[in-house]
Amino acid sequence: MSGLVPETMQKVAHAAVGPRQGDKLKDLAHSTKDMTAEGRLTTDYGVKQSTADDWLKVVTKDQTGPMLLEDPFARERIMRFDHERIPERVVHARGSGAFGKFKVFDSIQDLTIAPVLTDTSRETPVFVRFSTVLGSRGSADTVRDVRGFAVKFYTQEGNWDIVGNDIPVFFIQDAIKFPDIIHAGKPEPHNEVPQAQSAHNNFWDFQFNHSEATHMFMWTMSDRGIPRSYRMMQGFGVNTYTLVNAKGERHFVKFTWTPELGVHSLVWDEALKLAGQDPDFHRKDLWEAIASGAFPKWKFGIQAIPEADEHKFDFDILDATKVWPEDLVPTRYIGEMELNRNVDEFFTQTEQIAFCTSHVVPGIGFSDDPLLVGRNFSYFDTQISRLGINFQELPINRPVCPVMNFNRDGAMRHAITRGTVNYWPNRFEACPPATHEEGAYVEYAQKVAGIKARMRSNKFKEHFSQAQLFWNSMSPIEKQHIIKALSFELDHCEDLLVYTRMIQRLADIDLNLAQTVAVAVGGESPKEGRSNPGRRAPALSQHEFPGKPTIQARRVAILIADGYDQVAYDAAYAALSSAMATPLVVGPKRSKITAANGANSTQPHHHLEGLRSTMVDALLIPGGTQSIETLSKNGRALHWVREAFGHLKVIGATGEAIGFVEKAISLPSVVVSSDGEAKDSYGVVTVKELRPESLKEVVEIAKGATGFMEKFFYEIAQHRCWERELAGLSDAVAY
Ligand code: HEM
Repeated sequence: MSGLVPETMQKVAHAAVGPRQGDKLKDLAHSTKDMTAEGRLTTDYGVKQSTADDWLKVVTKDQTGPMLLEDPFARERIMRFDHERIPERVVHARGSGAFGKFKVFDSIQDLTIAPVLTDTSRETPVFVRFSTVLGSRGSADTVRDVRGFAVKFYTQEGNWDIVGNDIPVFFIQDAIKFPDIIHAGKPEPHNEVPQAQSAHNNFWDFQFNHSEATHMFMWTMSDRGIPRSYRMMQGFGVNTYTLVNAKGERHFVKFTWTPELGVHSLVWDEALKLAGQDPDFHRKDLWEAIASGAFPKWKFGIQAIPEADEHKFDFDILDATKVWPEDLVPTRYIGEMELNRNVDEFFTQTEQIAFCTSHVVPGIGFSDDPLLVGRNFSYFDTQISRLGINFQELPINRPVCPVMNFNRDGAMRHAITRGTVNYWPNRFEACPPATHEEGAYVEYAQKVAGIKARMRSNKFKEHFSQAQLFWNSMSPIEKQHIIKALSFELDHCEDLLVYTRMIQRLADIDLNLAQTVAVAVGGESPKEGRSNPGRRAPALSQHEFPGKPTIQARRVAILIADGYDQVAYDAAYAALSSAMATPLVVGPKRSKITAANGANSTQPHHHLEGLRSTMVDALLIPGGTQSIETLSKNGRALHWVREAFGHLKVIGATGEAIGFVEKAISLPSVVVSSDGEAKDSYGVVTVKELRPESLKEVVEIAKGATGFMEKFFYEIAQHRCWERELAGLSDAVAY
């Protein structure tokens, strides 16, 4: 990926957002300082330092003698450095985050008293951290894994955290199993291999031994496990929470985020290559989009079930391995979140943010979901070892509303609380508890009856119906991807027992699925499978969320060499820029490239080795006899086209470039233009002779458009050309 957007641009984008009442950024300003040329280098205790380069030593012009331990400046620098690292998160160690705002547009006063969800005039600052689960802090972004989607709302009633994932269900039902699923998924204990992968014996051994994980592993094997961008993922609170309204009525709820840009994924070969070619792919994508003003947005949805209906479903609504199908419980979209500011410093913001599912505000509560209750304990506990007992005082974590209580002391305590008492009740009545009217959190008076036992209730014992529901709801292309993903993963398990048992398990979902994977992986093919009643829930397919048709913040490479067609190049560059896409000019070299007319030239952003086709969303090749001759003789250039074709990306070509594309892919079924009429064949968009209407700067994205640029933009907005894969064309090209 190219360099990050310059700081100046970021400032422009930030200025556009402007200051807001109650903004978390204002609160952070107290703890933020700028590096300037006016400031002088000092020690941590404030004394100016004369040099940062030389340790105090016994030295002459000709002789270097011993270094002196007496040098306090040098000692401070080294010792301070020695202790720079803190433990990485025990899970979700790799992540990146941003600031933004949340606004509710459809008050749910009928369900809750929480103003963050009822006051439509309110804008609540948020910080969101996206992450992978299994890899360590330095692992690659594009691995197959669940993505974390954690949102901290800095509400005026205190912090509320929704600590969710991009997948609506979880592997386990009971929090006591969390250490097991994580140990099994992380690198194996004897040799710490593999990093950030589920493709190994232990992960799949766990899956077989826990039939409750069947639904979730189908999600991770689907395209949801390899998102194109954090900006193009749904987010789910996963667990069942509760809302309580002014009448004291309680509803069970699930929370959902749906991205404006739609839900889109990488293809697997691309994800594998990116892990090496650009391990920060997702991190940079989010940063660049926000810095350039293409702020990602999500609609916030809730599914609500009245308390009285808790037992009306054939699954337990407290079981985190189950979704609430939308035909039974529709999603009501009530708010919107926008991310509009990058962090100023990664460590003090993205790394030190501490999410806890136990952070809820009045009107929002927990349920008896046995995963959630364990989580409520675990997050607070882990922050104590990761950040220390005073983690809530860190600037990124402190609430924007007043905090006052009798919690005291502990390592790195910051707040100085005046007064002679630190207990309640006290003779001064200092810091009394709040009443309900004053906004105190009052627990819902839930009636509880039962016996103490280590067991699960009956509905928790059914583990396959929703795995089947998910499989049945996939589009044909999504099914193909799941088959390929399972075939890849099980191929990486050398233990015969692991992969043969897993193939048997797949027959609990679908016999044909199990048999197809068995052929690929080499296991025994099952003869019988569990019966599948064929129920579907369309909203489980990510193709149900195409998003708004836009090419904003998409990266489009323009491939040129000396002698390129200036007119086609200029038109494409101008149109892409005005649509807020990112045109990236790529040539065989990064030094100046001269146009066919000899008068114009351009300096490419990258050369063909530096940027790879994996790092862009689409590819455009303007004509120009000499340029195309050069590119046609360049193996890397040919590979660029083949790889983009294999990864189902849109390829645009004008004039002589059409012959180059034909040579690269050599597939007669891809039809190209031979005159002034633009052709779109399996996402290869061509026009032989450019007409004036194709040179428009502002291009409308609409289906059925006739112009070259319109067709090209329309295809980019679709993300990938699935027809190409369905027709077997991408498999026919070596890439
Ligand atoms: C519904 C299932 C779960 C979801 C959606 C989920 C989600 C997440 C997310 C998004 C993070 C990263 C937060 C960040 O960005 O800082 C995280 C971290 C973590 N999760 Fe979970 N998790 C789940 C289950 C569990 C369970 C069952 C436990 C333990 C009983 C657990 C323990 C942890 C811990 C210890 C961390 C590290 C927190 C930190 O150091 O900041 N999670 N989880």
